[in-house]
Amino acid sequence: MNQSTNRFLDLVSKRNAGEPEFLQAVTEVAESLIPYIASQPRYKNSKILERIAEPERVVIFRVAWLDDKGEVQVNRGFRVQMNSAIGPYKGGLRFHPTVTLSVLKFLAFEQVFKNSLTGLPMGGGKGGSDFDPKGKSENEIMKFCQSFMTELYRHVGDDVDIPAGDIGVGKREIGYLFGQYKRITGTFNGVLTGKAFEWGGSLIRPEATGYGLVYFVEEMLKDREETLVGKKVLISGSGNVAQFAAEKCINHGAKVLTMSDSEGFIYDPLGIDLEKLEFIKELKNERRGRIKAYADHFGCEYHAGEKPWKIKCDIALPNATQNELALADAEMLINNGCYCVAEGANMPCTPEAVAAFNNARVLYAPGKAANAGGVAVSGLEMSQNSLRYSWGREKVDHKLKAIMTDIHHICVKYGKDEQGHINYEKGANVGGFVKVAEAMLSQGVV
Ligand SMILES: NC(=O)C1=CN([C@@H]2O[C@H](COP(=O)(O)OP(=O)(O)OC[C@H]3O[C@@H](n4cnc5c(N)ncnc54)[C@H](OP(=O)(O)O)[C@@H]3O)[C@@H](O)[C@H]2O)C=CC1
Ligand SMILES: O=C(O)CCC(=O)C(=O)O
Repeated sequence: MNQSTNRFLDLVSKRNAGEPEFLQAVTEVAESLIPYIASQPRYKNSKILERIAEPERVVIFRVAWLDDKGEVQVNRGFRVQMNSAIGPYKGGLRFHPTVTLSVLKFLAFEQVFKNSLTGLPMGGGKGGSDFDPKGKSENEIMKFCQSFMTELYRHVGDDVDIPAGDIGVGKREIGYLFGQYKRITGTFNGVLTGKAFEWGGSLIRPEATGYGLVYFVEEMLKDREETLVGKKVLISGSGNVAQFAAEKCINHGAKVLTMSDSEGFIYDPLGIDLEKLEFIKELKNERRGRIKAYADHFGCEYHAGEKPWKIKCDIALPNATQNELALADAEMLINNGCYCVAEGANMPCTPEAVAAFNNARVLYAPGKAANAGGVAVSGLEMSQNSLRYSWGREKVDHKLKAIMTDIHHICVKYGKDEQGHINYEKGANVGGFVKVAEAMLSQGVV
């Protein structure tokens, strides 16, 4: 690490003490960006990176609600409005007991670069709550969402800040949040994305993150003149991103061997086919059950309390949560011949794991590039809402594919080294930064 990077990180560490996830995300970006910024005095003198690493605004609020027993419950709500240089704040809401300010600041920071990479006019934000949806009744979920929006509504708007889903927030929660926003403001607009199609959602938004991830992987493989056909793929997670990444992999001829949840993973050596995937979708989206039920039903291995990275594969797609793939996991993957890792989740690989992949010349794509398809189609949902119109499936899918291909080109443009190796991490960081930096320069010191 050079001196400027050290100085910058010292400053950020002091200002954000006790926020390990945020510091991890900023460090990862600073390491590849600061050498680039050194060659661009305009960015350096205007302290663009220093400003990007400081949220424009953070809102923290109480969410009190009544559970089914009539008891008062209290949670904490957040919205981090990180950067609005290229458009209104945009990014998901996460409902999970591990949510802290640090987690949401890391996610909002990543979102700034990711949204820029999509080429669409969206700034970066993220929000959520430490509310745990697991084990809650339908009524409790609705009550919580209504109380959450009763505070959040004053900070968001279709030209101001447009939240969407993330862990623990899907179509159901977006529905309750939207209903409450409409009730309070008396307006029907595109304040949230990830809405159901019938009332303003975009086709392909549910599929977009997983499909986009696979389109990105296909671009990575093209450089080796390969396709997904016959490739063995490990997937972690079994939520929104994991389900549709699995679906696209299967449809494009790959063999998906694993899926997981926070309690363990299933290993199906025959491959999860579309019919078995339907079982998982129903299990997770309707019955809200555990992944173990798959192993019980189809008679395959279940590894309680473990992650899938010890299984031999060609491609690994971590699609669950941050820091779910550590150095020892990366070493197992590399030793077992895995040569492509693309992040469907945000920051799932620890810095040590990423360094191991880069040293071993594994094709490694960071989430801010590889999982940008979700927010990209959210951007397209915003366009359709503005037009008061809905595009067909094929049109949205076509645009998603084009955006993922463009992001791949950007990563190659800024990330290819003299030996021809593509450092996607550097490519995504520099490529995402330039557009935001130029906008900030144009808009003066704010
Ligand atoms: N939804 C989207 O459009 C986008 C999502 N992402 C990222 O993708 C990842 C997954 O999100 P999404 O699929 O939407 O979320 P879901 O809530 O639909 O699914 C999350 C999955 O991850 C598992 N999981 C959550 N926390 C942990 C943990 N601590 N350890 C192990 N497994 C865990 C869950 O298991 P369990 O059910 O047991 O909790 C579940 O299988 C997140 O990192 C998110 O930020 C990125 C871009 C867009
Ligand atoms: O669709 C969106 O606005 C949010 C997607 C998201 O939260 C993410 O990209 O991590």
